[in-house]
Amino acid sequence: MVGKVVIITGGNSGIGLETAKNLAERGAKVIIACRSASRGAAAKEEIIKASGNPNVNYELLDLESLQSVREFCATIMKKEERLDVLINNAAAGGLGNSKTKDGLHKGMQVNFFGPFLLTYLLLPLLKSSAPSRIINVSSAMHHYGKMDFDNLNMEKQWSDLSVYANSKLYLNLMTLELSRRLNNNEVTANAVHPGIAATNLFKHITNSIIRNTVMKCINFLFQDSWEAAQTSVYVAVSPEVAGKSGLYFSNCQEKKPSKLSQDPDLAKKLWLKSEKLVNLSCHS
Ligand SMILES: NC(=O)c1ccc[n+]([C@@H]2O[C@H](COP(=O)([O-])OP(=O)(O)OC[C@H]3O[C@@H](n4cnc5c(N)ncnc54)[C@H](O)[C@@H]3O)[C@@H](O)[C@H]2O)c1
Repeated sequence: MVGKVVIITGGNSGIGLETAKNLAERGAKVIIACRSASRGAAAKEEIIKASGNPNVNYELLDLESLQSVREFCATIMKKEERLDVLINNAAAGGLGNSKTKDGLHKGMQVNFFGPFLLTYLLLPLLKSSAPSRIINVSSAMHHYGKMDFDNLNMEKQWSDLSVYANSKLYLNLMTLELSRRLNNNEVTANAVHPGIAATNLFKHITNSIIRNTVMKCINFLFQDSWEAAQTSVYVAVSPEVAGKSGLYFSNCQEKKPSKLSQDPDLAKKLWLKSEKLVNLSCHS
């Protein structure tokens, strides 16, 4: 990965942090995108220490704000000459039923509409750096996602679980549509289920006894963040994945996502509706 530039959103915690360390160890220039300067600076030091690679930076990004996404992308386009790998890893659960100042459902914006806009705005750099790769960190929870174009912004009906599941289904559909749109550009897009790991993703469980029990069970039954990062790393670097696009990976292997995730008409329609919802002026 020497000479390659990688962006990892949410690279300061959990699976994203382990992904960042791994790609830095492989010699890439790693840019982590995170909300807080202090957490970004601490993670940067940790990644440099773990990898021995000083070529690590952080940039501020709050996916709850489309303005922040735009500013982040403008900074990257100004500072970086290339972008070889974009990993849309950041996400949150349990954000409740509130709207952002952009008028979007908070959980949907953090997990889908924000990453959608971010990817869209970085496409020119990804295209000019081709062959390049987009990795969308999804979840097996997408199997519970539903597609209702009248409820994209979760206004008719919502629950924390349905927001999370729908956002991951939409991420899979965005992956499919990206692969269609980028067919001739040598930019690939794939989705990943990292597996279950005890991370800050579960911090919204406010009862500390329940949270600690959940974390202990996950630690006992599943894997740690290092293992959970391996599929993102595999799809980012492996020659076996070169040229493959529009696929879903888990456990470093191609897997079939849900039937809805594979529907090209849904993917096209979602893309066009999302362009409008994030206020992209030139729709395609
Ligand atoms: N941990 C699991 O069991 C599991 C299972 C399936 C999928 N995933 C997915 O893996 C990815 C990484 O999650 P994790 O488990 O490492 O959790 P985590 O909470 O440790 O990491 C999530 C990252 O996203 C960032 N983030 C949250 N809201 C943000 C915002 N508004 N703007 C910018 N960044 C924001 C957090 O700061 C954090 O760095 C997520 O996409 C998650 O949905 C995790």
